[in-house]
Amino acid sequence: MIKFENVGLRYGMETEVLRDVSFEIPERSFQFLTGPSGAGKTSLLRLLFMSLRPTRGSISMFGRDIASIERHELPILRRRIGVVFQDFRLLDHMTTFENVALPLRVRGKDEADFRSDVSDLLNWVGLGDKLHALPPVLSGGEKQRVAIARALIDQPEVLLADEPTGNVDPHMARRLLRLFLELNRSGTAVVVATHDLGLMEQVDARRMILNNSHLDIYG
Ligand SMILES: Nc1ncnc2c1ncn2[C@@H]1O[C@H](COP(=O)(O)OP(=O)(O)OP(=O)(O)O)[C@@H](O)[C@H]1O
Repeated sequence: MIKFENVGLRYGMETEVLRDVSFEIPERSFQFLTGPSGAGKTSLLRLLFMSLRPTRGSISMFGRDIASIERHELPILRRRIGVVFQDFRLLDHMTTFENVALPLRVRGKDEADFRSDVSDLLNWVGLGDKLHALPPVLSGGEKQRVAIARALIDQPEVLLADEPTGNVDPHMARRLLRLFLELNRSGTAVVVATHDLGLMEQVDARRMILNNSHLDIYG
């Protein structure tokens, strides 16, 4: 479904952050992406979300070479991908409920059909009492859970999550991991970037490890 071949990425004139990175993300697969701070995990996720272009090599997403994808096609392709970035990217003038419902609204779904799904998911991530809160009054961990709920609500084909448990306690981290596993079981390919060894030890999943610009894959 996704294929990287000899991908290199550099910012400006710096040395390459990623060098000769090749891998595939099969449909319905689950993998962790890990490596030391600054190794390039976020950069790799941004390549997967097509918000960065590689400086060399080729990337194919959903069977399309991304070099041939035109700018106006990107939003349509990105709708197939759920993302949780470290800066959350919530809309501050919309409530928690509205932020999570946004991907469904964009698809033209009827609020009556999704109201209970949005509330149930927010309940599951422990935000049942914050449905009408605006993001600026939420804590970092709460914002992170809103961002996760928004990424999951529409059952994307791929979920990209950057340190999704970075701001929550271990109990909530396990709960969120269960949510990712359930989503994966229902057909979504999941990539979770994390430093959290404890989290990775809970699942026997493929590990993509970035180090010194190179990617090694185990499992
Ligand atoms: N926009 C940018 N311009 C220049 N350099 C950048 C840019 N974004 C990232 N970098 C550099 O690329 C390298 C990889 O950064 P990246 O954020 O991808 O790493 P990471 O593995 O996600 O780190 P962390 O675990 O600390 O979040 C770092 O050296 C960083 O300074």
